[in-house]
Amino acid sequence: MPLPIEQYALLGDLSTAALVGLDGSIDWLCLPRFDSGAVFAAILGDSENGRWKIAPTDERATATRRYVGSSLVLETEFRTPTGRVRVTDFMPPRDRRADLFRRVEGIDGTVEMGQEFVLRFDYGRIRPWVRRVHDHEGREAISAVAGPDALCLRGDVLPDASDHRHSGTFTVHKGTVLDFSMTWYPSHERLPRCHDTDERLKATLGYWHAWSERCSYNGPYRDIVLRSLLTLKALTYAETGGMVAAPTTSLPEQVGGPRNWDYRFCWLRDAALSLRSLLDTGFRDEARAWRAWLLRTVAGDPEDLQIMYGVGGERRLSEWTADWLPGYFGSAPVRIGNAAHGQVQFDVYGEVMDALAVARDSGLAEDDFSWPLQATLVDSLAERWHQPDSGIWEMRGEPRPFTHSRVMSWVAFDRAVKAVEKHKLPGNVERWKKTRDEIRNEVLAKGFDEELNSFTQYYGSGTVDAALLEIGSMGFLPEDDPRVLGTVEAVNRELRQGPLVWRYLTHAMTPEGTVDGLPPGEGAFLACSFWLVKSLADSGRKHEAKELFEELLGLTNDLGLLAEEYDPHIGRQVGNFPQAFSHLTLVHAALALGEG
Ligand SMILES: OC[C@H]1O[C@H](O[C@H]2O[C@H](CO)[C@@H](O)[C@H](O)[C@H]2O)[C@H](O)[C@@H](O)[C@@H]1O
Repeated sequence: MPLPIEQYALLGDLSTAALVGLDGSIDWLCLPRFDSGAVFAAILGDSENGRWKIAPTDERATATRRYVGSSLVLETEFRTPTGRVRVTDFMPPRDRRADLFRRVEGIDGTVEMGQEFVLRFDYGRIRPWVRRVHDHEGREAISAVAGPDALCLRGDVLPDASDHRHSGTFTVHKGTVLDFSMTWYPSHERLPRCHDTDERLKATLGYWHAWSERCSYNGPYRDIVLRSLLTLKALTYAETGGMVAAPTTSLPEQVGGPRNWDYRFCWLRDAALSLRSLLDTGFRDEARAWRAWLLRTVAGDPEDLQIMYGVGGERRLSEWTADWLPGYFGSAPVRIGNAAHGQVQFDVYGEVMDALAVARDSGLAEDDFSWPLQATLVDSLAERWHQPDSGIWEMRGEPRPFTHSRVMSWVAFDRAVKAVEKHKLPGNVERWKKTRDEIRNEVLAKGFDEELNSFTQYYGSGTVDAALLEIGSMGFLPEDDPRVLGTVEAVNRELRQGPLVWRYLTHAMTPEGTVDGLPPGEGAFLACSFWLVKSLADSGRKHEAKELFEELLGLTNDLGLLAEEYDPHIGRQVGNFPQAFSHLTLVHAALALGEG
């Protein structure tokens, strides 16, 4: 069985990512890209779906772990009644091949270790052709081939094959050092040479430490902020500059439920908001790379703008279900692809225009294509903003006039107008100003409910939505406007339970059924709680904001990682893991606490 989500750690090589459990089992890894088929998919089923476990055989073993400094190199220390062993796991930033290294070191006493290597391609479905081969150095290795993909396991002790899996034991004494590595490469190419573990470990640590040194944030909660930034960086596909929302698919929003989605794609929203966190903390190269990715990806008719793309800019992300996988603790279906890619969500224009405005203000000059693209996007939005959409939460119910979508459309025009006024860029500024005012007047007239003393989820809904907390922070109204304060209060009252804030009431009924078209029930979306911290801090309630923030930090796992949601009924993280949205809002909240 898989572990609770918070018992996993993230490894990454800026092209894909792996999840390693506290039990020493790598239960998730897609190769060669984030969105490729998984070679280890045990997290969505069991060991039969692929995993690589190295851990003491003694069932009484306990484990603690940490990342080495500001890196993604993970050290797990196992203790048994007979001794202690350290397992170091890492993935060096990528070239054409992909490597995953595991080093086992005896610290004390003597420990018997078990190794299980179960390889399946295509999300646990395909059993590859597996052979023992000799590599360039004449050492024995295990080679696996299926279609375009090949994998090779090398190690100081290789496990034995039996019944479509490899397993074995070995003994580690104080001072023993044993190295293992798994390499992916295209199956039509020759097996790559074995890299030296010491050299790769040094290079990997060097890469992450040099990256972390660029962080300009020196305010409160620096360590947890930096871990969040490292996590955001690890969700970047370095080759193109795209960023995935999370490296997993179908970790459920409610354990046992059907709200299981594939997040291994680049949402313009999540990436734009991540970019703001990175820009606000000194990382401008990432902004430049993402802007270049955006330009290439959305090139063409602005009407065809999608809300998400593949890491290489792919547009067709058709959704299907992997019926052979039972799902995380039975949470079916397991979805591959995401049907939300075909939705219209107008808030995306605001998030993209805002992130690019921050980049511009930080000194990232516009080039021949970047500003014309932004001008075309807002011109296209001018024709469409008044249409109903699916909103920030990607509702699968009826499109509606979501208040948040309109507010973010206002943001898009506002940032475009300011670009012309402040940076003397060319554009249809009078038209943009007029549209900005029209939207503002409409939202104030139709999106605010006097009785509730709050903005509402959609026009006339009579219900709140946590996304409305952005109204103040995005500058639609001042933070101390009574309507903004009323909305903060309404969210606090209607959607908050302890430190947690629900995005909206999934059980609230409309004449067509639930508002999102799905059966009710999910965890609390962690980004909403961090938004509340920011709103409280920005409206002068710093003390309350700090208390709430610290309570939320108590929900991170032992490594500072967060999934998309938290389910207070079972006291566990739920949803895809680790999720950019949770980490980027954590950063925004910490920065707000540090201001003033
Ligand atoms: O809850 C329904 C929707 O859930 C996913 O969307 C959520 O994750 C996105 C990526 O982080 C985020 O941008 C969005 O705001 C969230 O609601 C899922 O991808 C959708 O298909 C699904 O309808």
